[in-house]
Amino acid sequence: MTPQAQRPGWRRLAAAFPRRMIVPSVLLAALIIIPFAAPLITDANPIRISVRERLSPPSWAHPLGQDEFGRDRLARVLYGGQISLTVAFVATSIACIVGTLFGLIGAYFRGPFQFVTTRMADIVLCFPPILLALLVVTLFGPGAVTLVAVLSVLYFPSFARIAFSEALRVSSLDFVEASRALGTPSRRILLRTILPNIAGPVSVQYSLTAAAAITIESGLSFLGLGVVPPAPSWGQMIRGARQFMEQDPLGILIPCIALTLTIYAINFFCDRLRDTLDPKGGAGDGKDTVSRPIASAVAGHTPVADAPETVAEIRDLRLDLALPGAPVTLIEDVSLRLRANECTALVGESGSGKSLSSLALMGLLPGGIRQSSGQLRLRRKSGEMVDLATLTARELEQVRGHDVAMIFQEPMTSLNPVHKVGTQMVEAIQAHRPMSAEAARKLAITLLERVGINEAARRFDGYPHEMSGGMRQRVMIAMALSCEPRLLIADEPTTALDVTIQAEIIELLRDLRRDYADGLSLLFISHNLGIVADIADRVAVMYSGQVVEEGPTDLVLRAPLHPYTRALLESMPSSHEALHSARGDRLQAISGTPPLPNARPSGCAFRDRCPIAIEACATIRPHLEPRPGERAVRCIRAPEGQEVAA
Ligand SMILES: Nc1ncnc2c1ncn2[C@@H]1O[C@H](COP(=O)(O)OP(=O)(O)OP(=O)(O)O)[C@@H](O)[C@H]1O
Repeated sequence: MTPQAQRPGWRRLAAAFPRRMIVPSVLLAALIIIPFAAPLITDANPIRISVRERLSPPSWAHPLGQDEFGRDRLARVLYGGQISLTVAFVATSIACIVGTLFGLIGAYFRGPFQFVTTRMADIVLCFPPILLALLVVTLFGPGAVTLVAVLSVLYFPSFARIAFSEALRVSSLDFVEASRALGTPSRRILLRTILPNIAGPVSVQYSLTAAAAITIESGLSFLGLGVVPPAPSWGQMIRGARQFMEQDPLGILIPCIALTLTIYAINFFCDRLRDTLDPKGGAGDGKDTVSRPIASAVAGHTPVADAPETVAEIRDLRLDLALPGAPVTLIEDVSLRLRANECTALVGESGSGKSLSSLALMGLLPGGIRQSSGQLRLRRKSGEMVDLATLTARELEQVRGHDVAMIFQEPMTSLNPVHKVGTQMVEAIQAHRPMSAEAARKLAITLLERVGINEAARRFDGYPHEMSGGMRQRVMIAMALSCEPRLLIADEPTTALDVTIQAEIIELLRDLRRDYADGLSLLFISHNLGIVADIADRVAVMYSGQVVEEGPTDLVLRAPLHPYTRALLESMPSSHEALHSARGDRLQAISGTPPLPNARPSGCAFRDRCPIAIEACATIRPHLEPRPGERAVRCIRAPEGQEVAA
């Protein structure tokens, strides 16, 4: 047990309380507690009038003097503070909770939720705040309850907007995709993953709004539209003292100082809170970046009906981007099969469709892209083959992380920066495995050790920014394997790492596959054909939304059948022996660029760049045809291609 775990609960809480929060917390607490402790501080009645003592200077009986009606100023500023603070904090809290929920839901679920959130905020923001407040107070009459209602309505749109834009930004980060890929339910992602990451800006907005609410409450009370006399409030005190400010400046100074101090304390507290919620505390490496979404697809050519060795299969997949007018086809006629205990690599130029194919296999297609035909099938650990289209959202969440898991290109952004590594691992484990927090902790530490993290118990309690890129990728691998999925999709998992760390991660993946008791299939997406040659059993080459060649890695890389595969090999530097012999000594760039999805040529999509294209390539749309040696190729000139390769 760690020394921290041995401490009693209150001590651990105190130890966890950041030192920089102490001063602002004490200041704010004092400013809130003092008004509510008014009966203990003074026994004067804040509404008792004594005309003979009006505008009396401070005395023992009345330390802050008496106002224009001879009422005790100390009592009035204390009791007035109770009302001003209650109205401001209750209204701000309501606005914050409602606005943040609207923003979160709108940004995460989009569609009609986004429409409702943004339009509601726009409508309220159309009204100048003070006019809206005046209108409501005139309609419903002044009073504290009306004030709370007015201020809540006035301020919720600003929270909704901030939460919406921040949640939109955070939703696109890799660790949110990673959580979804691990099958974490949406509610949990919203509250545990996205909310803590938007807490900083929301807390700053809270401080600004609470301060503004106190000011507006005072302003309305000053205008006689807020708290009803004789009940005291700071605004009313200013209103009353205004006429006598030259002969009795103390009268206006006291409520103004109370207002200023309170607003300062709230801002101070929220500023520190924002810094505290960001575990990097402003001292981070600043390297975290927003990276692109998940990548990948599957391999194996002619679909085989439920062959027992099949762990996942894409059949005749077509993905369209829904645009006004005609949809654009991004992926067409993709059929691939992943086999048990095999590593299948997916290669191809950027934009060839690797990411979308694998996103489809995880049931995580981006908004606006729909599956217009084909099947996506996965074998669950129970042995049952399921069609993703038939699963509910809840069932899909159960499949992700449990039966299929994913690791991402950018280890720097794949972990949630505001939670400790251990917390994230325990959450991922408990999402699928019913076990106590202590058991999940033990399993997480074992997994960290298994993926080669030194001092695993200490790292468990650390934050992601305290780790190097290679260590984070190891943590991601440990998390992905925590529920022992049958299939692991690795989206360019080494691209963001330096060469030595790349080699270590590849070695780790190889080891894990070897040690995995129930067998682990790997779908490995990479631009690096050298790594592919090292790790993959089979390779699928994609071009312009289609698989153009597929087969055993050794055969495909040594003797490519498709002219694009050959061109790809010739264009890539590699010291790998297989690749070297396939292309000779010289590197040759592939001329031209791949066609855009909405401007694919007729016939073969590669024909404009193909050195062996003939006239027929412009009219015949080639199919993925099986070839001897468990290979397949999409080219009517493939035999010539083989001759060239041989
Ligand atoms: N969210 C999206 N909205 C619209 N089009 C998209 C979206 N995601 C991908 N596309 C398009 O779909 C096609 C395939 O993209 P995909 O990301 O699958 O390629 P990729 O092979 O994974 O590329 P990379 O190696 O760069 O990751 C591209 O033309 C791309 O522009």
